[in-house]
Amino acid sequence: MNISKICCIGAGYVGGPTMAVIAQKCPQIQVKVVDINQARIDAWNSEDLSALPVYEPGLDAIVGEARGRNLFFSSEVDLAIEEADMVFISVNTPTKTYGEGKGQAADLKWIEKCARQIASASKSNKIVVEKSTLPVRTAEAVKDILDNTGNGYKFQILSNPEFLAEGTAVEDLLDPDRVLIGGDTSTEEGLEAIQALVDVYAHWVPSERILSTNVWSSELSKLTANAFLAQRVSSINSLSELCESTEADIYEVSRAIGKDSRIGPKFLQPSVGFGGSCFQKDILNLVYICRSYGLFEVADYWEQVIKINDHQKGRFAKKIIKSLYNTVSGKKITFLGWAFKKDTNDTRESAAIYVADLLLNEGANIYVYDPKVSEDQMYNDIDYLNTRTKVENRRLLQSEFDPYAACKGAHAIAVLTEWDEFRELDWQKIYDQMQKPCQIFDGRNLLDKQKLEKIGFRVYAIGKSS
Ligand SMILES: NC(=O)c1ccc[n+]([C@@H]2O[C@H](COP(=O)([O-])OP(=O)(O)OC[C@H]3O[C@@H](n4cnc5c(N)ncnc54)[C@H](O)[C@@H]3O)[C@@H](O)[C@H]2O)c1
Ligand SMILES: O=c1ccn([C@@H]2O[C@H](COP(=O)(O)OP(=O)(O)O[C@H]3O[C@H](CO)[C@@H](O)[C@H](O)[C@H]3O)[C@@H](O)[C@H]2O)c(=O)[nH]1
Repeated sequence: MNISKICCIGAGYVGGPTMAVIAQKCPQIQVKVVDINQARIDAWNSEDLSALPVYEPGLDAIVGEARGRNLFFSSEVDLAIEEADMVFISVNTPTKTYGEGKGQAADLKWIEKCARQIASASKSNKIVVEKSTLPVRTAEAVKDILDNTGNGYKFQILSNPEFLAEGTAVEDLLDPDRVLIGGDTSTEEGLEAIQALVDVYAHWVPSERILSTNVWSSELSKLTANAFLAQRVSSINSLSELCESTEADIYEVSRAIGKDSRIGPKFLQPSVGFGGSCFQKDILNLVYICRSYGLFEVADYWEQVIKINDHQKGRFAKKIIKSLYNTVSGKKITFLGWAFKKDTNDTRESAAIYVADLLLNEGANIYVYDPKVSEDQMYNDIDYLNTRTKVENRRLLQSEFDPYAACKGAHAIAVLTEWDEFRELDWQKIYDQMQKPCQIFDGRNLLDKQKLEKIGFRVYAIGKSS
């Protein structure tokens, strides 16, 4: 089956970059990315490529090359579905905030809406691809809706989870470790649909890296991969606390164990806690699924990864309070970084939000400098927690455009995101303009501790005894 038109529902952090790369690599395929959020679509269509709604290194060039040629962004969802041979669903699947499964299960209402819309807008048979991260067996529900609410056309459902990480999305998409395609391997139509998607990726991904499985394995592999990755971060973070009590150095431990080829060096970087829209949501979802099958021990095992992560964020905030003589009330504390990792403007579940909330509870005045995050976004994040009024949040927290202004007069600086530019700051100048004693809390082990101590700073770095 030859695919000539693709529609992707959802122009977010996954839909936008993924489709831009497919369009760049497959110039003969027309790719339309659609979204109900008109402002987002307008931003994707913006002439100024620095105003795209997703910041990812290298993405502007790819969009610049393909947009208007075979890559289009539009809010005409029905029309794009009708025209396409293959429809990707790449909408958000956040943790439920209400009802059964609140706080754990994935909220699938946007997925169901998409399935119903695909069914009603279709005027031919289609391949429907789950790109969103979904609980195992969601394809069953999607198929049920498509088969029972459609216009009599046939749908093949594939699971094709996305493994890109933000900040490196373009590299990950251009050179993926693997592409996973789950489908109905028991029928000819199912195998044909799998092959059609394999053929799209085969334009640039070597065939040995394109794996096909049954749908359920594919859906579950995505949750499993994120659970394993997050578990490594929680494992190293849990031991960072032990290092601080024993004079072991978490970096030396991490390097030593990472050299074991069975363990490997990646994802052993201690931090103030993992953030991002995926790890916590996907593990909570895994925990919920396990409990719903009565697998309580398995659920408890994975839940511990989240508990350690919450503990890590909390103990970082407590360390700041304790070091500032047990009170931060009315004190200026500077945050360097608000994004959940460097090279992205995404702040979802960023550790900075939770650390800020704990310090604001104690009456701290927080000034934030982040090179890519707007003040509005910071207020959205902190207001969302509903801990205090919006007025209070605006009184206690502000963003600064300049890192030196953010640090001037501060009692302490906390590094929350590992932006490279923080290393290059003039730390002597910052020292001269701060309250003494000058304290730095490096939640990313980004800065040169010895150099800073030589200037006169007191430096706390995760997993290193001071
Ligand atoms: N962000 C990541 O790095 C990442 C990586 C891999 C997988 N995922 C998964 O991919 C999915 C999407 O994540 P994201 O970060 O791109 O989310 P996002 O919130 O950035 O984007 C989702 C978009 O879908 C749109 N949308 C929702 N319902 C719609 C509908 N009925 N019709 C049209 N548009 C609709 C929203 O307006 C939004 O713009 C999630 O399941 C997520 O878990 C995310
Ligand atoms: O050694 C490490 C590695 C990561 N992190 C933190 O973990 C979080 C997540 O980082 P990362 O995984 O690089 O970014 P994401 O964009 O959240 O990507 C994850 O989540 C995506 C969404 O499902 C998946 O597609 C990716 O494969 C998976 O890496 C960030 O806060 C990082 O700072 C650490 O603290 N230490």
